[in-house]
Amino acid sequence: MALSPKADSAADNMSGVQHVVLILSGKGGVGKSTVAAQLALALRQAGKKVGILDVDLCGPSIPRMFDVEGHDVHQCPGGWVPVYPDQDQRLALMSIGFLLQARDDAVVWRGPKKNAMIKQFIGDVVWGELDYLIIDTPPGTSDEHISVVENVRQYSPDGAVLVTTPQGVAVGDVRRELTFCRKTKLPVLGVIENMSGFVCPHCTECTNVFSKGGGEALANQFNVPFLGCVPLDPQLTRSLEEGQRFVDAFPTSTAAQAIGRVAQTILQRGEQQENMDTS
Ligand SMILES: Nc1ncnc2c1ncn2[C@@H]1O[C@H](COP(=O)(O)OP(=O)(O)OP(=O)(O)O)[C@@H](O)[C@H]1O
Ligand code: SF4
Repeated sequence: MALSPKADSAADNMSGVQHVVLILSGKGGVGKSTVAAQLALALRQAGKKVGILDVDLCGPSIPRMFDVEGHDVHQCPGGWVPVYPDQDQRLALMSIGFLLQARDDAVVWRGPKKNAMIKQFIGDVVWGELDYLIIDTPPGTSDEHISVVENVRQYSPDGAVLVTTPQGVAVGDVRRELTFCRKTKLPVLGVIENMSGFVCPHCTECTNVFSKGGGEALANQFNVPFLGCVPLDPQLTRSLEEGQRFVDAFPTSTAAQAIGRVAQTILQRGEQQENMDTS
């Protein structure tokens, strides 16, 4: 990690970013990075230029999901240049994973170093013009989250999407995330219940293996929008492992359609915010 990005460039580098959306989850492994990646693709399908900032310092998975592991991050006079997996440059990625020497290197840092890295990540990436910046955060409500929220506050983020699974523990963890959002005054865009039902690989029928509806009940209880259920789809797992873009490759699948609806809700909220800003 020998890069030494330019300091004091935050205002410049974020000035072309229209909307900032954070993806949070109270617990690891509930599909936060999956949602971040597929949501970014769905927004791109809607014609938007999208960036993903992966600040999950201890478990960055965005490079693998886009099949760009091992890509080098270059520096320009303004800071770090994101990785563009496509020629049209309508998708921009930045992750700690690009800065680690080896694929399985672990980040063993104490809080202050992590916080400094997050600050640099938010300020020193040369995003250019972006309609949406999706920030994939680590699980929980740690120092890193406070750091992310503090550093994006000046850009008036649209808010946070909270990802949970139907099981009670994960839902309980999201309750803590909601409290975190309240305390840090981060708007909540809504709650997604991921891995909600199982899509049969043979007939694509969706069956509710676990109890369903915890995410929706929680959203109602906290008076925040429920953004929908995304089923556990083995094809989605496979696509992620192979670096394939699920929502592009399987647009009619139940999971891709569910993600598409979340994207539409986020776009509507974004438009409302733009209208309020101009009125
Ligand atoms: N709806 C889904 N259908 C099928 N597989 C899924 C779904 N959501 C997530 N997965 C799989 O579950 C695993 C965990 O997902 P992911 O890495 O997105 O979780 P996370 O919450 O970001 O985890 P971490 O705590 O490491 O940040 C991955 O292997 C992913 O492919
Ligand atoms: S979901 Fe049921 S009907 Fe469909 S293939 Fe599986 S077992 Fe058969």
